[in-house]
Amino acid sequence: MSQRKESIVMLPFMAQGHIIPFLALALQLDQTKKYTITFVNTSLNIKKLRPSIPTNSSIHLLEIPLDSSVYGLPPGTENTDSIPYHLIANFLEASLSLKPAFRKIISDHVKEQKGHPPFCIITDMFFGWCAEIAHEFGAFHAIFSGCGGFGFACYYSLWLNLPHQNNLSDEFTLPDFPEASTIHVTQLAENLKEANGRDLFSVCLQNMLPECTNADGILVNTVEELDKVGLGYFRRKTGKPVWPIGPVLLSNRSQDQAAITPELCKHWLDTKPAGSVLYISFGSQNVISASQMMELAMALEACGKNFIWVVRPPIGFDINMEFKAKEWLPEGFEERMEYSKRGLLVRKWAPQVEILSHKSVSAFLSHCGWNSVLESLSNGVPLIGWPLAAEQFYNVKLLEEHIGVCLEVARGKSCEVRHEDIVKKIMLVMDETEKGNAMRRKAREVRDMIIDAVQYENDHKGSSVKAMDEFLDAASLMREGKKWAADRGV
Ligand SMILES: O=c1ccn([C@@H]2O[C@H](COP(=O)(O)OP(=O)(O)O[C@H]3O[C@H](CO)[C@@H](O)[C@H](O)[C@H]3O)[C@@H](O)[C@H]2O)c(=O)[nH]1
Repeated sequence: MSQRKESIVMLPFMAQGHIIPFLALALQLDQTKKYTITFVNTSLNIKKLRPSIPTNSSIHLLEIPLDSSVYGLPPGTENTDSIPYHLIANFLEASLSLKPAFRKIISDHVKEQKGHPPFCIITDMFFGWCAEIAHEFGAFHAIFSGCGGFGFACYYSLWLNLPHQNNLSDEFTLPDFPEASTIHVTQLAENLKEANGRDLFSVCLQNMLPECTNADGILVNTVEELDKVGLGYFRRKTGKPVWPIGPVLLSNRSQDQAAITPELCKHWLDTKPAGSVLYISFGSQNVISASQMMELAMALEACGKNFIWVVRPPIGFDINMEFKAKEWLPEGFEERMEYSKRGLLVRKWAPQVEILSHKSVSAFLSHCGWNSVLESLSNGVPLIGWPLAAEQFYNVKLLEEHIGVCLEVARGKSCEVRHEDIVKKIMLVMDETEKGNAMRRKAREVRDMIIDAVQYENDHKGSSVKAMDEFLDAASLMREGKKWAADRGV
C-alpha cells in the first residue's frame, strides 16, 4: 500500500518577486514526490499561476479572499505590480486581513486530513503572523525569504532601528549589524528615508518583521558560501535555524506576460557574438524616472554595445499602460536601434532566465532584486547595479564590496544620472579592462560555487542540498514531537 503523502501549505506575499521564488520552491518540493502542496494566494494571482503548474504535479492552487478596497486601494488590487509605489504600505496593511481566512484554510485542511496538521506551513517574511496559526494546529512553520541574507539583514535592521532618524551625518552603521559597515543615506529607499516610526510603512514593517522570530526556522533563497554574514545576522537575531537553500529558481516560466517569445529572443541573441550583449531590466515592479530613462537610452546609443532592454513607462505613469517610445526615448531611438539590429526593446516583460543563460550576454544592468541577482550569477554574468528600492541597495553593497561581481552605476529613482557616466561604467564592465576581466572571473567562480551548492552526486552533497535536508528533518522531528538541534552553531 502506498504511504500517505505529507502536506505542505505555502503562502507568499502578493508580489511577483515573492511569488516567483515560492513557486520555484513548490516545484522543487513537488519533484521529490513526497508531498502534496497547497499553494495559497488571492484569486487573480492564482489565475496567473495556473499555466505554470505542470499537469502531473501535486501542487494544488487555493484561493484566499482579500478585499483591498477598504485599505484605500483600487478595487481588485491583488499584486504590487498593479499599484504605484506609495500604495504598497496600504497593500501590506491589507495583507494582515488575510489572517482569519488563512486560519480557516488550515482548520479545514486539518479536518479534511482527519485531524492531521500539515507537515509544514511555509509563509512569506511579511507573514510571520502565520506561526501562531501553524502552532495552534501543531504544524511546523518556516519563513521563506526570497531576499538574500545580507540584503534582508540590512533591510530588517534598518526598519526596526531607523538609525538614520537621529543621525546628523549622511553615513551611519546599523546598531545590531555592524558587519554591514557604513550605510549612506542615498542607500535608503524613499519610504525608508521618510520613515519616522509613525508612518504606515514603519507601523506595518515594525509589526510584521519581528514576527519572523516566532517561526520554527527560516529558509533563505541564497547560498551559504556567498552570504555568511547576512545569514549570521538572522542566526544571532532569531536563535532559530536558518537554512540557505538557494538558488531556488524557475527555469521554465509561463510566458503569458512576455512581449516576445524565448525563441525570438534566442534567435536575436544567436546573431550576436559571444559576450557582446548587455541585458537591462529593473525587475517586476520598479521603474526609473523619465529623465533617467532618457539618459540611459542616450548611453546605450553612445556606448555602441548590443543590448536587450525591458522597457516600461517611467515613474508617474501607469506601469501597465502602453510604452510610448516617441515620448520617453530620444527621437528616432527605437527605429535606429531596430535598423542597426543593435538593440532590442522589449515591452514590459522579457524571458529573463533564457536571456541570461545565452552565451551572447556579457553583463546585466539590473536593479539587483535578489531573483535577478541569482539568475545572473547562476549563469556567471556580472552585474551593473542600479538599485531602486527595498533591499536592492544592500544587495549591490554585498555584490560590489564583498564579492566583486558588480559595479554600481546609479542609485535610486530620483538621482541625477548623466549618460556619459553610464557609458563609462558600461565600457569598464563589458570591455577587456582589468576591472571587467576581474568581475567576469569572479562571476564565473560564483557560478561554480552555486553549481556546487545544489549538487548531489555520489557522496557529495552541496551546502544548499544539506540545508534543505536539515529543514525537512526538522519538520519531521516536530511531527514526532522532538526538537531539531543544529550542529553547526545556529
Ligand atoms: O521582464 C522581466 C522582468 C522580470 N522577470 C523575472 O521577475 C523576477 C523579478 O524578481 P527580482 O529581480 O527579485 O525583482 P523584483 O520583482 O523587484 O523583486 C522584489 O522581490 C525580490 C525578492 O524578494 C527583492 O529582492 C526585490 O527588492 C523586490 O523588489 C525575476 O525572476 C525575473 O527573471 C522576467 O522574467 N522578465
